Amino acid sequence: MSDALYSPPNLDSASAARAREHLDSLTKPPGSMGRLEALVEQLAGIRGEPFPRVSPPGVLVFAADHGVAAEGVSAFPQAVTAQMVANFVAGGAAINVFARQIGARLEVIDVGVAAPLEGPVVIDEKIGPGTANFAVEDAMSRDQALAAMAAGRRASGRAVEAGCRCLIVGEMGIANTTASSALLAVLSGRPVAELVGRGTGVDDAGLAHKRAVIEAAIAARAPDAGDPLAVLASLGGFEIAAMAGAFMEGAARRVPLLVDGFIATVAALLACRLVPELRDYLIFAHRSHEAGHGAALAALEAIPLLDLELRLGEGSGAALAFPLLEAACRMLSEMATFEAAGISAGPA
Ligand SMILES: O=C(O)c1ccc[n+]([C@@H]2O[C@H](COP(=O)([O-])O)[C@@H](O)[C@H]2O)c1
Ligand SMILES: Cc1cc2nc[nH]c2cc1C
Repeated sequence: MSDALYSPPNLDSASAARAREHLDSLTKPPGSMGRLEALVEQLAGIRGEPFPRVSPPGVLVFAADHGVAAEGVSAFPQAVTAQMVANFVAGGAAINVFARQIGARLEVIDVGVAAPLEGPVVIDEKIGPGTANFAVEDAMSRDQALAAMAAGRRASGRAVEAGCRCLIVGEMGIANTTASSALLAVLSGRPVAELVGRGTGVDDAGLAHKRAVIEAAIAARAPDAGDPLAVLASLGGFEIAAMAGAFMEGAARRVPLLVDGFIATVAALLACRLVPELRDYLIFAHRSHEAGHGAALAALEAIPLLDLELRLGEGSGAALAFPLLEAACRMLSEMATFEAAGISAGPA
């Protein structure tokens, strides 16, 4: 394993067991808080604390452009990536609203937006002015893929060093559902037709064209599915690589990783192919409306917390799910026990 791909620590089973034991002493029928119980056990194991805390959260939005946008695969022009980054800076995007709501530290990282950017909350980690068009040539070199992953790792490091106890990882990049569908097809071995979706909203003809572009590109690039870095370099995106790196570093630092929608889940799948132990640190926020998300979740054996038919990206769905993590932690640390409340715990 190269230096770039170090494994995270194992989950702390003693903290998870202590959390489980305490859950069963609380004033509720055992198991009655459903999946929130397994969630808080997982959080305890990740943090290595029997009474974990997840606030404040940190939101990382990785932005980049895609050469394959030139094939006409998105309902929006490439310029929207840079325009939306300006919106993030101005505080007007959905993720700004939800980040404020949950008291999150928000960082926007330019890992490859085609246009020059400026603004105090944009971190400049530009690998290049967008990827190359993978319909024609590899999206990036292996070195660029590693450099983008390293930028993602640095972003997680900054957030954790700033005190964040949970990371919300999202993205912005016109045409990145095309890249993600292509990556997922190769990594999962499933047919493109099952995985390709409308992204920002292409019509039926646009969807058929998008599918044809992806199928032709996979045939032409033909990356080795057993070499995840090669798959990423051929068909990926800088923000997808950066998200994979952000997951790796967050896990190494024992931080729960709240995965947003389709693109973020494909990045998580890629990260798990590179570092399988990472899977224990992932919490899946929601099931996106994007067609391939179900297959991406299935490849990770993941059951997401929410299903709101979201398809925005930016980390917005993960920010919406964060209050459930906060609630699970508060349930564990603040609820009364049967003993303290003088309530009979045993059978009638
Ligand atoms: O997160 C999702 O599930 C999701 C699903 C569809 C679209 N998006 C967002 O829309 C953009 C990609 O869509 P497209 O059509 O340009 O490939 C990109 O900025 C994503 O953040 C995001
Ligand atoms: C307006 C807009 C906002 C977005 N946020 C994430 N992806 C997006 C794509 C578009 C087109």
